[in-house]
Amino acid sequence: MTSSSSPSQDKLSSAEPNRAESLRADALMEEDVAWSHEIDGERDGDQFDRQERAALRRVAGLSTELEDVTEVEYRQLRLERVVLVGVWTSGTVQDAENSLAELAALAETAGALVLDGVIQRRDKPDPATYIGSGKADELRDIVLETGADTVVCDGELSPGQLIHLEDVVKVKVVDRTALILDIFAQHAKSREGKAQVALAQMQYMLPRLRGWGQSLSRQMGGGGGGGMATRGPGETKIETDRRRIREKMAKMRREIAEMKTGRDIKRQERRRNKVPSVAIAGYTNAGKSSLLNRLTGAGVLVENALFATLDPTVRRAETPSGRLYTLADTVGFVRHLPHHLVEAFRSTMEEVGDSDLVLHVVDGAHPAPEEQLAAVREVIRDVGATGVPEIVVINKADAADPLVLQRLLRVEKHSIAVSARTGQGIAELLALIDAELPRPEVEVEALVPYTQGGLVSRVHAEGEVISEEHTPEGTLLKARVHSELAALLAPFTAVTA
Ligand SMILES: Nc1nc2c(ncn2[C@@H]2O[C@H](COP(=O)(O)OP(=O)(O)OP(=O)(O)O)[C@@H](O)[C@H]2O)c(=O)[nH]1
Ligand SMILES: [Mg+2]
Repeated sequence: MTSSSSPSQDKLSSAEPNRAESLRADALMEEDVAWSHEIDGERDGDQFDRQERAALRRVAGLSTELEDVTEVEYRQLRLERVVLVGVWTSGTVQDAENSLAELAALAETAGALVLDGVIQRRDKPDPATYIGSGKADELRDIVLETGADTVVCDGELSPGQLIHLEDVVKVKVVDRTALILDIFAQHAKSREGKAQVALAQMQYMLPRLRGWGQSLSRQMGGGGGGGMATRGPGETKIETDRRRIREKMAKMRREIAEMKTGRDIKRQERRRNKVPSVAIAGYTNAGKSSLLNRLTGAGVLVENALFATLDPTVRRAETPSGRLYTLADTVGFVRHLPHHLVEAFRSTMEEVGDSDLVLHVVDGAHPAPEEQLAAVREVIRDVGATGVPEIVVINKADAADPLVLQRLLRVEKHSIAVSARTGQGIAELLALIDAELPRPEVEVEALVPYTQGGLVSRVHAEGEVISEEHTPEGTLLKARVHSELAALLAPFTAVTA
């Protein structure tokens, strides 16, 4: 399934026509009800400043509207004009604004143009419309004012909340989960990655079939249509659709299982060859791919976009002392990674759990690096990939506040500050990797005949050479090697410790 024909893609790209005129009267009539509901909800909200609760707070500086008209026109061919909305339930205003700024980055990564962003302070999202229904009407005004065609909510909404909010704002509403799924669909390159995303999209869509019935039935050539009250196909049609999707999901799961077997075999081969493995993990946009490039010279896609990397990339690398290891780039983490995707990308995370060392990259120039560290560790725990030694690599040292760097270096015991961009700290990091990689366990002394040159090279690449001497009979090697190599050297071994 390609991203353009996937269900969530369809949802994201099929604009709902504005039916503002005919429905304006309804919206006005509902206003009284909406406000009384709002006041009702306020009784338990002592902890919140009334004024803050009453107002939709505009988050400044989120608009990414471009100055260059030609570029705007180009982007609008496939992009959406979006307004972001978040419900701020706890934490400081700074936390809330960071969260919306991240949503803006996600929306841009998905290819949208962010026009505006608002947050509402509430103790919990409104069960019917996510933001309070009075606020939903204000949101409708912002949508009209800015000419937006989509509202993106900073959370996972229930199918009912999506429908109800859509009915008020009269443009399509998508949630954070759908947005991330959409980005993953656009970025996945490998067959396995694409299949995993498609599966996650179907899983997300299944309970939302009714709300999305209209576009689905159109896609399937059915009638559907009609007003909002009659949106979607009848029960029977939904049932058939559900069954078809379930069948497709089952097929997809089988295919993914087969692909996974292939990858597991490759990984086992690497293990058998005793090449130590290092995994680069970290929050999205932390600079993982840049670091991989810096450490190995590999040409991996680096982009100032979230989730630029969606398929695990494994490269060969060499320590300063000449030992070989593999270095794997991984998918970026994000807070509230949709549950379906954690499942789908478990295999990628396995790369982390199976490695000998994790380089946990964090963006030192980000406003909340500690939160990013915590979010990543939570996912690592979730997938049971704990117990691997970790070096915290504080990246973007060139752009970070020195005080923040100091704080992070102090709190994170095993950490190092680097800049993948300028190369600062990279030599130290390479030395640290060398020191942390598991040491080969057997010490050997062997006189290897010159006819066995390949064996000497392997000792250099896979083991640690303590001393080397060229004698008339061959190369006299003293080295630490893994057991398999020790066995190959046995015929030439003089002493084994
Ligand atoms: N100033 C500065 N920017 C950096 C540094 N390292 C990376 N960047 C920038 O940060 C952005 C993200 O870099 P990537 O390497 O794509 O990040 P990533 O962690 O692989 O991101 P995803 O694959 O999207 O999760 C790019 O714009 C990089 O140019 C650094 O040391 N300093
Ligand atoms: Mg990357």
